[in-house]
Amino acid sequence: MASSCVSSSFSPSLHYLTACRSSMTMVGLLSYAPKILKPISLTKSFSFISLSTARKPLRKSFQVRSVAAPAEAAAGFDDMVSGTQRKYYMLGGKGGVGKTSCAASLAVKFANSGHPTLVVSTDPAHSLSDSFAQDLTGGTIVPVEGPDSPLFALEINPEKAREEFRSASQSNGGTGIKDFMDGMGLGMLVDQLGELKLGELLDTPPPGLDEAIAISKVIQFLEAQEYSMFTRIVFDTAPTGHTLRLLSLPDFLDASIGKLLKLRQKIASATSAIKSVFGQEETRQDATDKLERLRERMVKVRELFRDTDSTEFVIVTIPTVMAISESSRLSASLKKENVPVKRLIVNQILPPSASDCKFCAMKRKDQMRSLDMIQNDPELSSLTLIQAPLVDVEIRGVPALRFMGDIIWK
Ligand SMILES: Nc1ncnc2c1ncn2[C@@H]1O[C@H](COP(=O)(O)OP(=O)(O)OP(=O)(O)O)[C@@H](O)[C@H]1O
Repeated sequence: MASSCVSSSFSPSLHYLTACRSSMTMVGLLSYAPKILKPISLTKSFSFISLSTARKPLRKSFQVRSVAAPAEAAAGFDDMVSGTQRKYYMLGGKGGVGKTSCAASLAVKFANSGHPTLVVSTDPAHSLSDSFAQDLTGGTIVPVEGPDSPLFALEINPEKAREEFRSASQSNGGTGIKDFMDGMGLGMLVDQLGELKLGELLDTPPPGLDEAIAISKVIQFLEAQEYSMFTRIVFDTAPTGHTLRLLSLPDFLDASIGKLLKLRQKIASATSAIKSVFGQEETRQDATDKLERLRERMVKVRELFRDTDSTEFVIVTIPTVMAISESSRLSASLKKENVPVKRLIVNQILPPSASDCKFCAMKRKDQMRSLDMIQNDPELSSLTLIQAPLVDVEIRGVPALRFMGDIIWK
């Protein structure tokens, strides 16, 4: 194997991937000078082609083969980019398949197309900073250097939130919890919990807190002035399980709030005479109104996740049996939740080659088998398939993301 492959080379201005010595066409990146990014087509003669001269032929070389005939083809990037009304894109899939790279490349492409864009990571193990090669940590919106239009990133920080939650819950009278939840836009929920003497239960973070924080951010996007400038919001979601919990949480909260409201009504009618004596009737009504408003917000979030005009969930996978099986289950769950899914990105496909070394030939066969699986999968075969090649270096930094975005989002 080693004898038939050329090992990677690297210099501050040039790097390219391990390539078969044969006629395999490889995709490379000439980068490291900001905004000077040149893909290389490595053929038998190892000729180098610049991005400006080779963009079109190069793109063609990525189209390995069409593996699925979409029943209802999703429109291309032109459609994704058109219009100034806000659109949300969520990218999700199995761990390590390239969700962050795809989400970040989409965000860069939107920003370079003139959309003020926000990319949000709801994955507790954030990698946006690594992907952009910039420090985007801190749990607040941070500008990303490089794109033509404003691009901001937000890594929702559940660890920090958990710490705040713990210390808040230890401060006196539970007001700390209220301040904390207020900060997340969920303060009125605590009013209710406090009154129902459930405050003690909040000593330890409840399951689903990560998702609750992410949802509260979505609520803020819907309402807050500070986010109103963004016309595209891209979510880099956590691996499958978390994502599904995130998507089903508004339903869960809506139902829970509904139960609280009913409970409150019962308590209210049973004790209304006493309460009116103590003059608390108005406060109670006020709290109920707040709870009702929170419920309405949750309904809005739920509707947003299911709104085909403003939201799309893009599944990212790689050509392996395990990743495709998980993508199929994810697609089924999303459909069950009525979340719009149209596109499937199959990332890290070996670029075409006239003849492979033994290792690459085996790998290619394996990948082709996996691609056939998609064609025969009832959940995935109807999605529009986007094939993205394995490139020779880690996708890091805005120039590399721009390069990747031009391949994927067409
Ligand atoms: N097409 C590609 N070619 C080469 N490397 C890639 C490609 N796509 C992603 N990578 C690399 O694979 C690694 C994982 O990618 P990424 O972080 O985007 O995956 P992820 O699905 O978000 O991972 P996690 O689930 O851990 O958040 C990164 O080092 C990234 O640069």
